[in-house]
Amino acid sequence: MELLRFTTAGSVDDGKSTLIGRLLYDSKSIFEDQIEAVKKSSERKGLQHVDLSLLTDGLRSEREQGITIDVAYRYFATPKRKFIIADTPGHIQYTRNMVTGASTANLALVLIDARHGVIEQTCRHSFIASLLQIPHIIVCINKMDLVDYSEDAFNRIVEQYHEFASKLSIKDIRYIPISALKGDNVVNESEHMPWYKGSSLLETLETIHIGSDYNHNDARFPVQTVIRPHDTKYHDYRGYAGRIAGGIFKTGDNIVALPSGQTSRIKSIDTFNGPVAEAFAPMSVSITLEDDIDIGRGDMIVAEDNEPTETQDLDVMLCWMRTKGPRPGAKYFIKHTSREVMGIIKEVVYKLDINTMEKVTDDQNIKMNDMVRVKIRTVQPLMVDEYSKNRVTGSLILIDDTTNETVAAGTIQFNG
Ligand SMILES: Nc1nc2c(ncn2[C@@H]2O[C@H](COP(=O)(O)OP(=O)(O)OP(=O)(O)O)[C@@H](O)[C@H]2O)c(=O)[nH]1
Repeated sequence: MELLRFTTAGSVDDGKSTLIGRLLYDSKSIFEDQIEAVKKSSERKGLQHVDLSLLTDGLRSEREQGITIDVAYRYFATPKRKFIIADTPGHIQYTRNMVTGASTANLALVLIDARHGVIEQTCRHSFIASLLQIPHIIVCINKMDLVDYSEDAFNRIVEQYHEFASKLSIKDIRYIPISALKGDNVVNESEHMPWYKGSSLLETLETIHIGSDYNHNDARFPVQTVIRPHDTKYHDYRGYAGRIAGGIFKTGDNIVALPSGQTSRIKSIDTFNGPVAEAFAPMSVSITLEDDIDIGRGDMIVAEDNEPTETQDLDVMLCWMRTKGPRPGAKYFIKHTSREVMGIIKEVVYKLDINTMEKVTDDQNIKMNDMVRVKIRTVQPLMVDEYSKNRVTGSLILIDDTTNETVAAGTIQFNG
């Protein structure tokens, strides 16, 4: 079954928690005892309705106990699809969280309060979604119950957003009028908005076409691990396991292993469910080759006639994720697919003002959540693609080698 990953974006009080609670509740993805607990707390608070945001917030604090993560991943499934929501509390600065899940997110849900329309935060989140090239955006115009389910109010916001978004590069934008609190158009179609002819949010999430979100042209297979079973029955087996980052691999294909440049041919492709004749992104597989060549973790198997760029000099759009900025001349671990190399930030080219979308060149001071264009030099070469071509082989993270913390995430750019 297909898996769709999405992030939620909205400013505090737009109704993110309520919406996620509603999605889980109406799609029957939560347990009876959790519903009971939420009903009881709502009663205790003297509320007339069941406060579904308590459900999300409760799950969130469960998740956060003992672990310091800003993103809680929530899973749910319907008969049509599986979903993973990267859910972040509204009060926490959003940029870095959105960046964290970006290379895998198919979709961003942008919430707008129907009473307020497009606000600065909406623009900022959408701009980041566009920078990260999240392929689909669903703009949920929430709290329609508070504007009398007015078609005019909805259309005004659609127009406002559309005008703003025309400056961005987002491939697919849809608009849905909802009330997360009352449940209109979240899972069930609304009785209050007969003028809206589109699908509910869940139906949209279930049917939106995500097959083309992945790169199917450039075969890229970063090797995560080498499988050599100890069982004597399989002693000849030497498989390279990992997740396909792009393109299609077929048995019999000619391949090159990078960085060594040795060539061979694919003998078999194994999956959890048995052998297959062909595999594509984002499948996890184990590949065996006709020849016994030396390949290890961090190497990349690619199609013979279509290689990525091998380089030690990278232009990167970085999102800084720590309170402290980079130390001058500091070395970082650069994790790119399954490969880790040391590298330094050579130059800050400009800072991107995410409110005005302007490039600021006279401010070299990098702070948390800043988007900065930098030049990086690595000690060993990396095999990269431009982020716009491949979101997996085109992205990297920087890790502080003393604390092991992720300090930044970046997208690789090829031109100016
Ligand atoms: N009338 C109305 N109120 C809503 C709707 N959705 C959310 N609310 C209310 O708006 C307030 C904020 O909702 P939350 O779900 O906590 O919103 P949030 O701040 O985005 O959530 P966080 O993710 O915790 O930041 C709560 O009082 C909700 O009951 C809606 O569709 N209609």
